[in-house]
Amino acid sequence: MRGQTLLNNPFLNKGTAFTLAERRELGLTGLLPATVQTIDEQAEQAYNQYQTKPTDLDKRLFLSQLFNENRTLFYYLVDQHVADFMPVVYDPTIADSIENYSALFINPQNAAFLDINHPEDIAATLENAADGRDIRLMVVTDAEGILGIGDWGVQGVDIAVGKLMVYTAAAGIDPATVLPVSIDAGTNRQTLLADPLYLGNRHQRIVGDQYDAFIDTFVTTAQQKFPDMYLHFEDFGRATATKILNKYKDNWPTFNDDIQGTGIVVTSAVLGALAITHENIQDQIYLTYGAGSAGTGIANRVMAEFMQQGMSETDARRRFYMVDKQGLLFDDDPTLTPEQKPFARQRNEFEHPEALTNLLAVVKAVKPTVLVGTSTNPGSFTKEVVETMTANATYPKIFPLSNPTKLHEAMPNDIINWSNGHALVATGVPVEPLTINGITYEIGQANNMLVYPGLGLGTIVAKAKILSDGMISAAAHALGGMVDVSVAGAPVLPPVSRLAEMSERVAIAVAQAAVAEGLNQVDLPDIPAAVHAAQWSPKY
Ligand SMILES: NC(=O)c1ccc[n+]([C@@H]2O[C@H](COP(=O)([O-])OP(=O)(O)OC[C@H]3O[C@@H](n4cnc5c(N)ncnc54)[C@H](O)[C@@H]3O)[C@@H](O)[C@H]2O)c1
Ligand SMILES: O=C(O)C[C@H](O)C(=O)O
Ligand SMILES: [Mn+2]
Repeated sequence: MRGQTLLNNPFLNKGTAFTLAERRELGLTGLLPATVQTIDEQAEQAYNQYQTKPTDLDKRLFLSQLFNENRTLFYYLVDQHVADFMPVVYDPTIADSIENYSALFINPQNAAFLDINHPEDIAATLENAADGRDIRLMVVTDAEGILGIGDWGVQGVDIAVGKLMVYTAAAGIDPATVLPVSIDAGTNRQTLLADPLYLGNRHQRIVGDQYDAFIDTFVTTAQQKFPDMYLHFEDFGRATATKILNKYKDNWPTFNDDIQGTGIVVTSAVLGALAITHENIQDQIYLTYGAGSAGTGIANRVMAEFMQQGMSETDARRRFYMVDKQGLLFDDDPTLTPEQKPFARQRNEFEHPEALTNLLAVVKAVKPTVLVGTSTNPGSFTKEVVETMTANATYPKIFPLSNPTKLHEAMPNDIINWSNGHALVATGVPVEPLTINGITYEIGQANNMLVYPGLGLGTIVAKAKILSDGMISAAAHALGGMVDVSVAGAPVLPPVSRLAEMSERVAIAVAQAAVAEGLNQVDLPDIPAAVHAAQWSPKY
């Protein structure tokens, strides 16, 4: 590749860092200003510009432009500022990008745009988007359930691009080996359908057989074209997410981040909290608030941990309760989803089951020690809810996980104040440390970003046939030992500033589990070395 084409290729472009010799050799003579810069000089110049941007969305747009032009420099800069950049590149600012995607569009960012009306174009689309690159990782979304903000049609492609940015920043996945994929199945959001500048298919979501067949053609075509690929599903709707995962997970390395990634990170957070409080998992009573993809996925993973620590399934299940819009879930409810059913309770377990139609009533009745919010219902962990939990549990673990920030069930300072400092808190998006009564509370970020990059890297390094339950469990345990239990106010999860270290630990644990189960398709005599060697780093 030479000349203008090379300058316009973000995977190969070095901009002003092309040396004079390279400029002569590659047909770049006269295409750049005379000064040859080092990557550090480029990064400094870019960071200065970044700092002039007034809002986080402006900052994100600036970084996206850099990403579009020069991936190496983008990741070099991200590496220097990882904890500061994550909330800008990723959640919560990514939600603003998605909501304004059509209006702000300037570049398709090397994504593959699949159109549900044209299944015959799937193969060509994947080929065009890959452009000869060997794709090892795809993040695909149909954007029916973006974060907690719902259906955003084609605009949801940004979540696939953003998750992949985190894969590289955290785990060193080579950006030339990844592909973000949008499945444009239409949208049910009226404002998009009515927006003359909306860039996606202008019709209601296609569901049912046509949708299922499209997904199947996509998955099988992608597998044929890229036989070493790990397939990450993101932000599908509650009705399709588990169905799709179950269809493919036993014969291909398939991952659903909302179900499995969140399950892992919350299990780690629970284990971290128990390490701090010296409690046993078997004594916990677990309440899900918002029993959708994430809520049920997390409960399944935490329950698996109860069982792994010696409890029978029946005993473990007795300690789990779920609340959704209708209140506590009961087994006579015809609207239960297949994922909710196993967690539904019987009315005769309670004196006044008819009263259990709101969170507070349920908290009073079941006395949870762990409360996890994945409801998209902001402010729902009220003072009374937190006070009631605190009255019944020495150390309530309260995790408001709904994203973005505006949807959090409660903010950490309130939870800590209302619980007189007894609650252990983790949130979906980053929050600043808080000082209350002389104790500084670091708030762990229970976001799947802490684990999905390492999970993917470990699976890819092992070329594992599938992503097994054992590999997932290994990931959940990998962050243990990184939580400092000796400090008052310590977070239940390691800080995002240690993202690279966490990702490497997770990757090693996952690859080890794959080997232990005989799922690896390459020999791995030295797993840590293999994981280390597989990581791309941003340099010219
Ligand atoms: N922190 C993380 O890593 C992480 C990961 C995944 C999802 N999430 C967040 O969790 C939330 C849910 O995501 P999801 O993928 O499970 O979506 P989902 O649509 O599958 O589930 C949401 C559930 O909440 C229920 N709900 C809605 N309003 C409610 C109310 N008023 N009271 C009780 N329940 C209510 C819905 O009926 C549904 O069952 C989102 O905000 C998302 O950002 C966070
Ligand atoms: O994207 C995130 O920040 C986490 C999670 O996958 C979500 O859907 O909220
Ligand atoms: Mn998600």
